[in-house]
Amino acid sequence: MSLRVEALSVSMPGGPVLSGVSLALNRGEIVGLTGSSGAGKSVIADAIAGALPAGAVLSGRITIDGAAAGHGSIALAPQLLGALDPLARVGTQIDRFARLAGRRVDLHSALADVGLPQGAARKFPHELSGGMARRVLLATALATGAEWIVADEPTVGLDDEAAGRIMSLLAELAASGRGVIVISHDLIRLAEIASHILIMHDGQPVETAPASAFMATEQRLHHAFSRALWQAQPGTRFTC
Ligand SMILES: Nc1ncnc2c1ncn2[C@@H]1O[C@H](COP(=O)(O)OP(=O)(O)OP(=O)(O)O)[C@@H](O)[C@H]1O
Repeated sequence: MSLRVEALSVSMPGGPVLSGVSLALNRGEIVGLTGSSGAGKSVIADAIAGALPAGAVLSGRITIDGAAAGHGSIALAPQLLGALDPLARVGTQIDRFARLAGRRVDLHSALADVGLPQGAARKFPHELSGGMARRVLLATALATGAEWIVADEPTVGLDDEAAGRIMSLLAELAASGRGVIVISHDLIRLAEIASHILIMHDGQPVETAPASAFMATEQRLHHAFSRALWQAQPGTRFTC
């Protein structure tokens, strides 16, 4: 019923970058991941999706329904748009991810599911807007058929409306039964769609709080760093 990360630590050749991270996520649920820059959020995403670079050493457990998470069960929509193949058309790239997962994809649905026009299939990455490219990255992750999706900073660089559309799409993915981890500095939008939010700082988990704690007027965030992060968001009126 759930994806669990227990006592996850990661070391790169230069030394440890992450320690003691745990989180739990049910199907149909979104867990948000936020924190300072360089805190280790993308490393967590890569570790969960089995996409750590060569030389990285992982300890801890990542399980789905109690068994070690298998290859391909968790799909990553990576942070960097450079993850797209610059020489392949969008349709080819989505199809490629599906085939690697042993599936065939209905390109028409794959594009429609992420709100892309059908004409996007024939475009190369350099012909896409930032918002379209983010949607293509999500489409490649979804084309794998994975029930668990990790979206690493899917709204970075997007205008307010486009960012809102991406967050709505992630909420729809969860509503359709997938488990979704969303990494974002946009704590306000994250709190709107996530059930819980894990806050990271300097390679360490600071606090896991229910999203409702961010919206509350009382002091329900335990850690001063979490409160400072929330108060740094534009327009928040949290008092502590
Ligand atoms: N391939 C790598 N080799 C060595 N160190 C790495 C590698 N990838 C990440 N790191 C280090 O791990 C730490 C965490 O990086 P990470 O990209 O996870 O941060 P982040 O929280 O996602 O930051 P941001 O919000 O800026 O994207 C950083 O100190 C970074 O330098």
